[in-house]
Amino acid sequence: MSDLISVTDLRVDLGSATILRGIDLTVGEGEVVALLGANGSGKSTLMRALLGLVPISGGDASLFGISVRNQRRQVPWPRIGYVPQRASVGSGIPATALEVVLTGLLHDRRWHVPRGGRTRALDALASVDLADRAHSPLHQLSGGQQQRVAIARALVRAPELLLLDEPMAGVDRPTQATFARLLTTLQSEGTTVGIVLHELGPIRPLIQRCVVLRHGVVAHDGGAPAPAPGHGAADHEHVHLDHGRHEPTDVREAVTPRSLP
Ligand SMILES: Nc1ncnc2c1ncn2[C@@H]1O[C@H](COP(=O)(O)OP(=O)(O)OP(=O)(O)O)[C@@H](O)[C@H]1O
Repeated sequence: MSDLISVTDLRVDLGSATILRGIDLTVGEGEVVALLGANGSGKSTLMRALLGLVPISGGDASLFGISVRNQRRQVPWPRIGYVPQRASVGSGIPATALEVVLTGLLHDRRWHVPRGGRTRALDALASVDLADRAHSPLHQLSGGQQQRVAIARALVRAPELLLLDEPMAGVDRPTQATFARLLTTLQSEGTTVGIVLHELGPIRPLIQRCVVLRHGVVAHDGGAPAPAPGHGAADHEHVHLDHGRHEPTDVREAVTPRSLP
């Protein structure tokens, strides 16, 4: 299994603050990895640094074996799907869900939708249970539905690496279940997935590996922490690292303790 992501002693400074430091991380082909941590621990910054979207101050990060530290233009976007945090696909723009998903097939070297693109876009919308809204204007979709359109836009290029920043934030349980099914499919197809999460929720069984950030350093890299005793019920599913068998006690605050509604 080759490494799709390789990070060595990574440091990111933003303004006068050091946001990430000493990050060592590898993610192999086909792995599904959750990136957990409290608000402000640096999860989004790490994802953005990997994609060349924030400057790297020290160490290195490579995608598909290519360093992105000094070569931001080397980020192989056609092989990557990325859904940023609170992705709004632009409720103000006069476009349908299908048209937005089609933009996922464009990149700096391709300005035209390829042959078969429309079918692929409809399939991507179907995979997030939005086939029936393909022709809906975005402004008629809810925030959660727009989030799913953003995921479909990332999926339409059949990425080898899919990076999702809090895809389940603010979405209801049926949507979470849809996302869990989607992840199962991606996993069986061998897609490498990195997901920023606050709670494992319904995708807990699919996550073999959790990387937990705390104050900009990796506090844990290993199995998913077990739910705290009495906290595994369907209406109360957040992780408590101090109850996880693999967890050192100093990471107990690393995951925001927040119940699902
Ligand atoms: N452009 C920026 N300039 C300065 N500081 C920044 C910038 N972007 C983020 N930060 C700071 O970096 C820290 C980490 O932010 P980041 O968004 O990576 O955290 P996070 O773990 O993703 O948090 P959340 O769970 O709230 O999304 C925060 O303290 C934030 O204020």
